[in-house]
Amino acid sequence: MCVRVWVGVYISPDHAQPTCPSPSLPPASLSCFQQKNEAPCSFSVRLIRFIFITVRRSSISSPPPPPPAGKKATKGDEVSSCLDGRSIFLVGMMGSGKTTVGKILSEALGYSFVDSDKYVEQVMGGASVDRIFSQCGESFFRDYESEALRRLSLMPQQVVATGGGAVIRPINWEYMKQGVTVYLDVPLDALAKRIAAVGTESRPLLRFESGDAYTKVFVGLFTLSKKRGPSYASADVTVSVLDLARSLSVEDISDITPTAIAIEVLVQIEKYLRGDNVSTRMLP
Ligand SMILES: Nc1ncnc2c1ncn2[C@@H]1O[C@H](COP(=O)(O)OP(=O)(O)O)[C@@H](O)[C@H]1O
Ligand SMILES: O=C(O)C1=C[C@@H](OP(=O)(O)O)[C@@H](O)[C@H](O)C1
Repeated sequence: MCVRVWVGVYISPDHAQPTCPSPSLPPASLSCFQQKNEAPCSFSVRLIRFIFITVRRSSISSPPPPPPAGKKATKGDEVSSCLDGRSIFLVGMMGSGKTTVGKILSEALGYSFVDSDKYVEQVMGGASVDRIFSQCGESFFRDYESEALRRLSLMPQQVVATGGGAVIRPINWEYMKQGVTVYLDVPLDALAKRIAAVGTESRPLLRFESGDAYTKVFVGLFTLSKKRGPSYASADVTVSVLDLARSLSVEDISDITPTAIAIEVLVQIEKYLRGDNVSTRMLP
């Protein structure tokens, strides 16, 4: 059964050309690889290895070790003990820094870091998000993104950088709310500058035919943000980079480093966990 379901979507890492399964294929077919005694196949071996490494890095159910005698506990240590193993799910628009800030956070907390896009790519045998979109379509990608989040929600002590569109499916919130959800709120202008600088290679929803790079990206982000704004607001914690800049008296938000944002995320998570939930969003 496992082999039959997956034969259509297995992609050799050399070619990574997805052959999309029929639309009637239930997305939950990914779970067939969790069955015991499945027939060996190269895909399942890769998937199991990936999950094994992720779980091992998570050092399940062991609380973070106390700092060595004489060493002061860091903010990361403090928040880690308040979290009691709960994972962090970072949400936000493309380019908001979920990956960059997420890696810093994971180190501070002693958590493992997982990028949900990379997880889907791994499950798809190495095909890029871009290729999955172009050959199988967005809804196919969304099904696998949901399955990835379901699985990741079962694992403790992770910082998960989600894809920007993960917030649009209500079921994904049920998965992400197993941990603490954090929205990185960054002005569209800054996002467009960042993405135009690195290109839209891995962001198929921002690729348009005409216009300069910045304008194309800005218009794409603007349209998406109109649809997604209310969904991002469902996060447990919001960290507004604009408000952080104001509170630090920094004029240009591009001067706010990923490390400064990661520290602010820790501060806001701690407030949230203590029931003193005030985001960095300030009154006008
Ligand atoms: N605070 C920041 N200041 C400047 N550039 C940033 C900042 N955070 C992220 N970037 C840059 O923006 C780009 C997108 O960041 P990334 O972490 O990949 O975003 P996401 O995972 O949310 O799509 C990267 O090139 C990254 O180096
Ligand atoms: O906003 C979106 O719909 C998407 C964001 C991307 O992730 P990043 O937010 O990490 O760029 C990736 O999941 C895909 O291109 C779709």
